[in-house]
Amino acid sequence: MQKLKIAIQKSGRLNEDSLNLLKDCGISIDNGKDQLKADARNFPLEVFYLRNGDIPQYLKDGVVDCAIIGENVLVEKGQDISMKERLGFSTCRVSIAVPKESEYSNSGDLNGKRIATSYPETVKTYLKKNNIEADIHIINGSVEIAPNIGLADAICDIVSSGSTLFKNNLKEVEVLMKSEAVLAVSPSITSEISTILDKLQFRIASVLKGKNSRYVLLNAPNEKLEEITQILPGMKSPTILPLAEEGWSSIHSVVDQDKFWDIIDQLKEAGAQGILVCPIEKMVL
Ligand SMILES: Nc1ncnc2c1ncn2[C@@H]1O[C@H](COP(=O)(O)OP(=O)(O)OP(=O)(O)O)[C@@H](O)[C@H]1O
Ligand SMILES: O=P(O)(O)OC[C@H]1O[C@H](OP(=O)(O)OP(=O)(O)O)[C@H](O)[C@@H]1O
Ligand SMILES: [Mg+2]
Repeated sequence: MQKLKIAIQKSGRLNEDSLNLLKDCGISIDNGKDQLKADARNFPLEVFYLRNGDIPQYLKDGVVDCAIIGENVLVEKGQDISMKERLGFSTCRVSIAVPKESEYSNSGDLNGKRIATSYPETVKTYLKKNNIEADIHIINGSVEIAPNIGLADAICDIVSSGSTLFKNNLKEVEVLMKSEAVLAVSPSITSEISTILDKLQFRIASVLKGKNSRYVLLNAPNEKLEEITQILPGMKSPTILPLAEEGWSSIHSVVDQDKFWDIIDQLKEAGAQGILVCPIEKMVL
């Protein structure tokens, strides 16, 4: 039987969340860590443990059919590779930073400067788009040190909390892109393997939708049902069940995590009582 080959990062920031996502999709993988390749026990899947930065080339060459990879690496090295799904973890941005004390008013100030980065293509595209002439110095790690040792005037690297920039006396001045982990697909995937990928993607979407939603249960007097139903959209429409106490009902519904607190405030105002909120493991749409 054919198997879908998926690449995930061998070690680093994406590794654990990628493995957890596969696990949440009900896929158990034999062994792991020290192997470069492992089979899933209950899904036609072969997992390849690779370096994040190498994955775009493996996708291009068709060595793997899909991958969980940082979007920033895909933009840097894999323009012809398509993205199937945003996965919501490893969120960060790719930014230009300059020494805190340097005067910087706009991107034109980068003209004639030396920019150290591990993402030369991303920087090149940005400079071209903004008509800026600058020198790019490629460094593979500890990029933030470059201005302090006189190697560059600016850097372009990943920023998340901003603490690495802070520790190196740098300030973020331009955000080139926002990034998160994504599911990427090889341009040479076959239609047979695509069918397996669709199944995996369906599971991933169910897991992510569940993570981003909450199941809400509440009690309300019957005369408030209409008002409360308007506040709670639900998947189709809310479930309403009579309570043992005459004139009262229990309402069940699903709400987006983002809108959750606003909705709770509105529900309370409308007379809802005994509001319970539960996590959702998976949401199959
Ligand atoms: N500080 C951070 N906060 C959040 N996400 C990050 C952070 N640093 C990197 N990332 C994201 O995680 C991905 C992997 O980063 P990590 O530092 O583990 O590996 P890498 O240096 O890109 O790769 P390799 O596996 O090739 O050694 C990055 O491409 C980026 O998308
Ligand atoms: O804004 P912050 O929260 O400080 O995160 C940003 C830092 O995180 C990443 O490095 P990482 O820790 O992955 O080390 P690496 O350079 O060895 O990959 C990135 O290259 C930055 O240096
Ligand atoms: Mg890193």
